[in-house]
Amino acid sequence: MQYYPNFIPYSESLVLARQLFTELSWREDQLLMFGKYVNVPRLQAWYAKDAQSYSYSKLALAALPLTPGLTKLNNQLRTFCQHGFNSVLANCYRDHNDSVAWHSDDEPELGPEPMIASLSFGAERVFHLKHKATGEKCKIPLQSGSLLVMAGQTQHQWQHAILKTKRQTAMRINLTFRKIY
Ligand SMILES: O=C(O)CCC(=O)C(=O)O
Ligand SMILES: [Fe+2]
Repeated sequence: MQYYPNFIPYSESLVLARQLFTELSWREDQLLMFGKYVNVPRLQAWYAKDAQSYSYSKLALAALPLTPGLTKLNNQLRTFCQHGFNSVLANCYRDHNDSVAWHSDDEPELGPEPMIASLSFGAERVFHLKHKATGEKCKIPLQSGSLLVMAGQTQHQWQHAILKTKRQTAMRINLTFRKIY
């Protein structure tokens, strides 16, 4: 795992946070839990380069075509990571009550050792990691403009989460660039 805190200059990243918030087609999805529908505790949007041809089991959503803004970021990441991503899962954490539960991004369509490039915009939130075998935990505060690259065995060995907090927090947008096979 590699963390680049200033992948995008901080002031530019805050402008992008506002732009992404207004430009992306955010959805408030529901999840079936113990026989009841509950709201997913964040807004989501899913984009893919060749929108029709990818299904993603975690989200039974039709992908939207990449916006010009997402295409630009995708091009920057392709050069930086030397990896061709073809889809973006966008999450918007409206405030400190929004979260993503412990999980690994290990869906079969991501391939055996997926590279996932995660860009953060807006408020800083803590990225929690937990080792599946040893229980070892670590935390990375993800600042606006930062890039976190997860690759290799990361998804097999670790779970991650953005947990809700008591401390008041403004909006944060996260984009995870993925390659769906
Ligand atoms: O918001 C984040 O930093 C993580 C999002 C995440 O884990 C995911 O979309 O799979
Ligand atoms: Fe994830």
